[in-house]
Amino acid sequence: MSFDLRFTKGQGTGNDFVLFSDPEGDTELTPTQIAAICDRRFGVGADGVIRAVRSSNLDDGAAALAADPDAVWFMDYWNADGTVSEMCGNGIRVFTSYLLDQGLAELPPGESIAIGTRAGVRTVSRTATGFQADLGPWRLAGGEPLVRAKELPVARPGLGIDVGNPHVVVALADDDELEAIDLAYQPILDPVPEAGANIEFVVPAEPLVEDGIGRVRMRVHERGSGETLSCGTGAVASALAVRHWAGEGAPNDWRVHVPGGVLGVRMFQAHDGEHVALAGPAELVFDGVLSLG
Ligand SMILES: N[C@@H](CCC[C@H](N)C(=O)O)C(=O)O
Repeated sequence: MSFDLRFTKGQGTGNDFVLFSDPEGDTELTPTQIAAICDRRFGVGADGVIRAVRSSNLDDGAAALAADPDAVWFMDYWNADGTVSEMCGNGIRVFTSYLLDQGLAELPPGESIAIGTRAGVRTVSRTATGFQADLGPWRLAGGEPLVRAKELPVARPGLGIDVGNPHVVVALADDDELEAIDLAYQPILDPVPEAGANIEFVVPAEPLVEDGIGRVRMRVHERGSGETLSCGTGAVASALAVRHWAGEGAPNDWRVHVPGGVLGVRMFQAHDGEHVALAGPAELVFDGVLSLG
């Protein structure tokens, strides 16, 4: 049976998504349909698909509502290959913008909105130029897998970091090395983490800190989507890794430069340990209707 899917295309620092609203949770797309929508030649083209579904109408939403009854909406996130992810840092800002645009939620200045995700409930507030998401507590994932990438002369150790979804961050020598790696090819991790990982290649700026703000450049190969222009959770993992390597005295405020723009990362103490927040733009680009069958 074929049906029409009304969607909105959105992006945050060039990480782009197809968003659609399914309050009742009765539009279950298959991984094949997701991959077809994300195809840049035969479909709309996107790094991922995001469904806005009421938490009460989704199995994964029950935990979100139990943690915070205000988490009425759930960000149901798929990568471009049709696999699901726990979290998307750029996606949650674009998702918030979409909820507001569709009249599904309100966000008065100075307030925040609770969003259900597979990584737990996350809160989003407005900034002068976009949105800021509190991505909650983070942790070192343990282990330092070796990372090989095309055009990287030797394998480098990566640092595993979990910010709700898995990341491995690799430090490169300089900008030339960062430009040279070919992320059209999947980098290889040894050992391979059970759930896979998003892999960030970073070059700390020189000087590392300017006006109290740490600076880093990053390129990413996303699990399930390949190279993207930006990855919000990847930016957060990169700032955490570089701060870790820099040691005591490193700042808690960071600017992460990605091919699609600049993201702000801030670490701060909360009641349940250190949290990390991500700030950046979110733009809704166009609306459309897809005929799926
Ligand atoms: N681009 C996102 C992350 C999307 C999910 C990721 N590919 C995964 O599989 O964990 C971001 O902005 O964080």
